[in-house]
Amino acid sequence: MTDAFAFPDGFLWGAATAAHQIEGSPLADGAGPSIWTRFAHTPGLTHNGDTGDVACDHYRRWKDDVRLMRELGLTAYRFSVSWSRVLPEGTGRVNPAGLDFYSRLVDALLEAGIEPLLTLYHWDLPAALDDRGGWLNRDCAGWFAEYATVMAKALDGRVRKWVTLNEPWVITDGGYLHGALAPGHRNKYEAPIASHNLMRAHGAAVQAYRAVGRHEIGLVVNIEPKYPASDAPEDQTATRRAHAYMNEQYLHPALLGHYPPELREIFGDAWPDWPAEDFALIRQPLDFLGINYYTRNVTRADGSWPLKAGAVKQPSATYTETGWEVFPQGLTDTLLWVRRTYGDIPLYVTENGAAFFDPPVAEGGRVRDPLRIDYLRRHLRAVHEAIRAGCDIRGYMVWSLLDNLEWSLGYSKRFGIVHVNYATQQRTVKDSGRWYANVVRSHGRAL
Ligand SMILES: N#[N+]C[C@@H]1[C@@H](O)[C@H](O)[C@@H](O)[C@@H]2O[C@H]12
Repeated sequence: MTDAFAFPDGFLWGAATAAHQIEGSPLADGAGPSIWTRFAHTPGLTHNGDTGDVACDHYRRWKDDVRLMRELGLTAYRFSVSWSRVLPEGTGRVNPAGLDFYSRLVDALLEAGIEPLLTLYHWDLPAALDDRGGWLNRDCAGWFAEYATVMAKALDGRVRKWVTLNEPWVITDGGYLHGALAPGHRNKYEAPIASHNLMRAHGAAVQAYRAVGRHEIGLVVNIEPKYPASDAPEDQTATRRAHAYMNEQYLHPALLGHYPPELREIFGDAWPDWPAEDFALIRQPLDFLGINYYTRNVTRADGSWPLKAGAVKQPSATYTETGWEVFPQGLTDTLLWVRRTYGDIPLYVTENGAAFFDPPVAEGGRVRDPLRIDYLRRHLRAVHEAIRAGCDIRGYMVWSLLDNLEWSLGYSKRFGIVHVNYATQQRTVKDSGRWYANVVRSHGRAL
């Protein structure tokens, strides 16, 4: 066993999931509907009409899933709370059964020696708040702060790593600009407002947490590094626009207190003049950043709306089932860019993984997924390269523990290191899960 890939002491080896993608039982025990309950039940909006009504039935099978995590030797588990399970109307009345579900889950994780990383918001806004304007209503900052306070009072101390938002870029690009995700709006004027209010809500939740909690809180963003397709000036500026829109739009206000200038160029008259006091709210000191990395983008100028920047397919590359190029160097480049741009803030890779076509469960209970093992090995080595280059990376969460509901793509894409038979809910650890367990056991040296 070489020490070529020795990871720092205390480095957390985990897996990540999200409430709506695995729990099922969205309305059980007093829970309220979310925008995803509505979106998925609207005909034509999800693959095959797939919904989160059952998903991985984790709401009922959570004890077995924690047992599975312990068998894999995980030292951390990143999950999200369904806001409307705890606050059915989004504000006001707390649903004790909803809070109790997460309290019992956290206790079981701690009992198994697994550190919980709790995400407050992973895309499933209470439908009752969407009826009041959702992320387009400036009151959302107060709603989110109230929810954060409820959760912090109930769980802080047992949960010591908190995340406000998961991937604000996807929430607004998917939910308000292009409409592929809940709540399914396609409006250039709404997207900047939703983005800005999400970041206001992030800041308000950090303040609310700090009034109650005594541990760590951060933000999770998806970063997709952009590489110009050519030296042509138009490709260079398109790359800059795409980078600002996807990678700087949220980290700049959160950590630097201003937006990148390209956003006004991209949105034109749809980009408001924001009140100066908003940036004081948004820019709260953070204990860590979570980076979700999947792929890169080779970018050229094109006529796409509104970015005028598009991707160039790489002929010799391997692509995943979601059409993403496998490019581990992009993860190292991303982690070094974050450190260069925003300073030495502690980092977690809070999501990294891939959907490949998995064969059915073979006799004896094997799922051979060599492409996923290769993807994970190469990306974990990329993380180690960033650590050697000086990045303060404190953990890695594979996406995902379980095959699960891939939002509008339904159950058509499998990201899990554990296979789920959705008809029987049988879990089967894939070869990648066994491989990852060995990497965890060796603290990375088996890479
Ligand atoms: N697609 N894809 C996989 C994965 C998605 O399932 C997560 O919910 C998101 O946080 C992020 O987009 C990444």
